[in-house]
Amino acid sequence: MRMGVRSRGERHNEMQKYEETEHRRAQRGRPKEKLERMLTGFIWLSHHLGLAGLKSWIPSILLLVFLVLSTWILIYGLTCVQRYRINCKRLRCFPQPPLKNWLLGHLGLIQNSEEGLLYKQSLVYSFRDVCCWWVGAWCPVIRIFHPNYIKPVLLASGTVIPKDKLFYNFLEPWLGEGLLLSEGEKWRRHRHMLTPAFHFDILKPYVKIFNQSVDIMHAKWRRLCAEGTNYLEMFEHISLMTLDSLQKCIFSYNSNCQEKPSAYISAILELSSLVAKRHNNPLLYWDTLYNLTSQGRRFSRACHLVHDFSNAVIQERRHILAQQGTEAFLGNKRKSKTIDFIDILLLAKDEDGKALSDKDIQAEADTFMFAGHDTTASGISWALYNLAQHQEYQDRCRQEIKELLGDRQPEEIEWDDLVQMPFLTMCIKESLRLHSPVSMVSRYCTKDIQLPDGRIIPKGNICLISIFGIHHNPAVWPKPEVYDPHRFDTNNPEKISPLAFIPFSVGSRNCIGQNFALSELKVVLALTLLRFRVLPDKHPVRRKPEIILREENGLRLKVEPLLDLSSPDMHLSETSQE
Ligand code: HEM
Repeated sequence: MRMGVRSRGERHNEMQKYEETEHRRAQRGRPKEKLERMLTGFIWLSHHLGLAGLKSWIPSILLLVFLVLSTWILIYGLTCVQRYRINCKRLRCFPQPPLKNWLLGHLGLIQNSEEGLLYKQSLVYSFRDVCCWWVGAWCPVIRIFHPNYIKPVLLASGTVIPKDKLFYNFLEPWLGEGLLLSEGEKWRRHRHMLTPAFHFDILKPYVKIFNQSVDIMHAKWRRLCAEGTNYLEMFEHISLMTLDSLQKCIFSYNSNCQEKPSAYISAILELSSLVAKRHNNPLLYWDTLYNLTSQGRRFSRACHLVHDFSNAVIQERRHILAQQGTEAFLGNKRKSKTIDFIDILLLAKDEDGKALSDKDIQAEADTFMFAGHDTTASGISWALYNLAQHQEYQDRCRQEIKELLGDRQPEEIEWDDLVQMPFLTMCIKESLRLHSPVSMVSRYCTKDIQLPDGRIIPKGNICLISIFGIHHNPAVWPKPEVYDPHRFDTNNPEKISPLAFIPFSVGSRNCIGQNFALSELKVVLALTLLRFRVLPDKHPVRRKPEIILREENGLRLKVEPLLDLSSPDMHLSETSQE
């Protein structure tokens, strides 16, 4: 037989195979034909089983299904309406400002702007303690702005009222189940394991890092001033500086980001700004839609970049730990005083001796980077703004720091100095009151909450604790809009309630990083006031409460270098003390 020529037998076999396949295909039929065949089969079967009348029953069965479904929907709808009516009735004890209209409720009355804040201020002046706020026709929110009313919500004994995720949901792809977003048992276990990371012994060596980061920023400021640029946008400079410090304290990584932001630092800045933009645009609240937009794609790219960085550091550190063994690893770190957050997270163990997974460590490190940079930058920037507005307080702070440091060289703030700056501390606290970086925290009431006056916030409602409202409440703070550091004078006979000043929130879910933040604030402000005079810009300031409190167009201040004889590269002169 020659190659390529098939015998008659072979051709016959092929034909047979083809016919069988066609036959099978014809038997299977198209879907419509299939359905028809199934129905016919069903009717034939029911006929033979004595269910001949079933064919005529089909419309009745369909009708029954329709009736059951619509009854279920009706009952469910009526239950919701009834629940809503009962909720409204129970909420009647809370006063509410006039509605915009019945459909929108109060939606749109508070913008993220200076006007929005002034409106919030007016609410506090009118209602003093608590009011009900409608987000659309269906969603009531209880706003609390008196310290006496926050205890049952934030300090409820035995239970931790969970956070309402309305404001945090967009952060989830970035921060995962880090401390800020996790709940329940996972949060409790992690909070317990992470608390030692903020112990004073761990924070102490970070003070050196804060000094170094602020030195870099000041060198930049001096250069800019020498080139004739004295008006600086504070947030931009200070955010980079806080990111620089955090990257060193968390990862022991120096990316020189204050000179040129690395890809990692740029990604964090981009993520923060994208989250704020998304908050301002309800059209982008739906994940599927957001992921299709260019913003969503940028967000996802930046998330990958940030995760890859933290993951690479964790893997490298695990490798070293495995090579050296825990004892030697810890010994080396203690000797070189370079224990960072990643080390502590890697070595942390829970009550059962279980360690954190790589994914958990990554989520916590990303959370610290997020929660620690903008908040602290906002705190420092507004403190400088307030001291620029009040030269008398600025001079007094400068005097205090000069006396503390004497002729110490190099000019460096040490850990023990942090408790020796009482006036600067008063100025910082007053600034955190007047310009709180975080303006509110929210909770979801998983049970009825009884307020001290007997009123009840019913289960299922969202509760918004307005830090701004509490800090601007005239019933708590006389003339709340005035910057007066003496309110925090420890010799002041008028004692402040611990719940009246809550920039870091209170209770078991308060800010875990508050000592870290306060130490950094003190170091940065002390060195800045020692080296520069800070003056206000001519333009009026317009506050903008996003995730943190910003200035609408950036917080511009004038900085004038003060004479520093110890520094050879000074091209500066002592400035007039207006
Ligand atoms: C001036 C600076 C800061 C302010 C005003 C601030 C404020 C706050 C507030 C109000 C909360 C409560 C949030 C809520 O209940 O929803 C919070 C939580 C948190 N903060 Fe800060 N924070 C600052 C700095 C930092 C720093 C430097 C870090 C870390 C290095 C940090 C890490 C966290 C974490 C992890 C949480 C969540 C704690 C938990 O839920 O258990 N914060 N912060």
